[in-house]
Amino acid sequence: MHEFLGRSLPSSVTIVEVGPRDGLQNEPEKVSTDVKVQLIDQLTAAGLPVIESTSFVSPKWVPQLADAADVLARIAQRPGVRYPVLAPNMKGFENALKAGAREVAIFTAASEAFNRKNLNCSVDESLRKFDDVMAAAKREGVAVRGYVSCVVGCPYQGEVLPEDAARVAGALHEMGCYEVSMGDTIGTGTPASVAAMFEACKQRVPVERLAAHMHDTYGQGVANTLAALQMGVAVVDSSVAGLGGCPYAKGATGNVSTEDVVYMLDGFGIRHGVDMERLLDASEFICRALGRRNNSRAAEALLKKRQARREAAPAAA
Ligand SMILES: CC(C)(COP(=O)([O-])OP(=O)([O-])OC[C@H]1O[C@@H](n2cnc3c(N)ncnc32)[C@H](O)[C@@H]1OP(=O)([O-])[O-])[C@@H](O)C(=O)NCCC(=O)NCCSC(=O)C[C@@](C)(O)CC(=O)[O-]
Repeated sequence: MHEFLGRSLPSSVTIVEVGPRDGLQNEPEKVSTDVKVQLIDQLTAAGLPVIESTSFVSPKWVPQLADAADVLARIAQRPGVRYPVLAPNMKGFENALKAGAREVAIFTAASEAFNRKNLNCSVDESLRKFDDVMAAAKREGVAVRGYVSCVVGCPYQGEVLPEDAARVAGALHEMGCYEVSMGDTIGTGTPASVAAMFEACKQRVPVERLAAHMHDTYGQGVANTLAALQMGVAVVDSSVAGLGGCPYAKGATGNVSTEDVVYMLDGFGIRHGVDMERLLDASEFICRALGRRNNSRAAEALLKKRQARREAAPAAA
């Protein structure tokens, strides 16, 4: 345990890299399967312990990830690293299983309005639909993670009460999800609202089964992640280069970046197992491939330093 301003922080944190899935699902231009595979392989090389790789959802709803089976078949899976995929219904689960997935994630929301846009059904209906997936996953020995979206704010209904987020987190935990990731989908949360939400969730789900999934739309991603750590959460979702945005939450930007999270954890001396230099390779690669600016402040600064070192090297030799 680490101490910070009188609060304990976990001494080690598991980073769940969601860039290849959450990060790419909303890219306007088609991203090739080659690029997705190279990105995941570079993230593996950087030491990420969990890499959410793709989604087995309707290609009509999320066309960008229609190549899910190809991606899973082609990545170089390293023993000990987990490569979960989204699978919100039986069709998705069966396709994921056929493609070799050993871990899936189901997702619902704390907001009715958002869930209807995202899953075309109410929150309770989505929870009922997950029963079949949970039963099949148990039979097949597949681990299931749960997500709750819009845990503090919703693009359609506004503020979300901590109790509403906690009720849905509790339901996912009770049905057998080994971990429930709490998503600030539109990034409107602040450390105060995120802490209140986790406080409510801890009444229903053991804190070691909770994860933080913060988006950075309002620049609060790192602060909100720290608030989660202060509440005892030791699993953090993030995306390389801050890629991302949800197709059903207009204007929402990417997740808190993995580089910013790693930089913060290093500052506390919290263990995470990620090699920053190799992470920067992945970050630079994906920004070049997509032709977009890096959304990670830490990556931008560190890549500039790296470039300066490279330029200085021949002169020094
Ligand atoms: C769940 C459905 C399919 C319901 O959509 P629906 O239209 O109600 O589904 P349906 O059961 O009526 O089926 C409609 C068609 O989709 C097909 N279909 C049905 N299921 C699948 C499947 N799994 N894979 C492939 N195809 C599928 C099905 O076979 C049928 O095909 P048709 O007969 O028309 O040719 C749809 O709403 C959907 O795919 N939604 C995906 C939404 C999504 O992926 N959102 C982004 C991920 S969540 C997120 O980003 C938030 C998170 C996790 O990051 C946390 C946070 O930040 O908050």
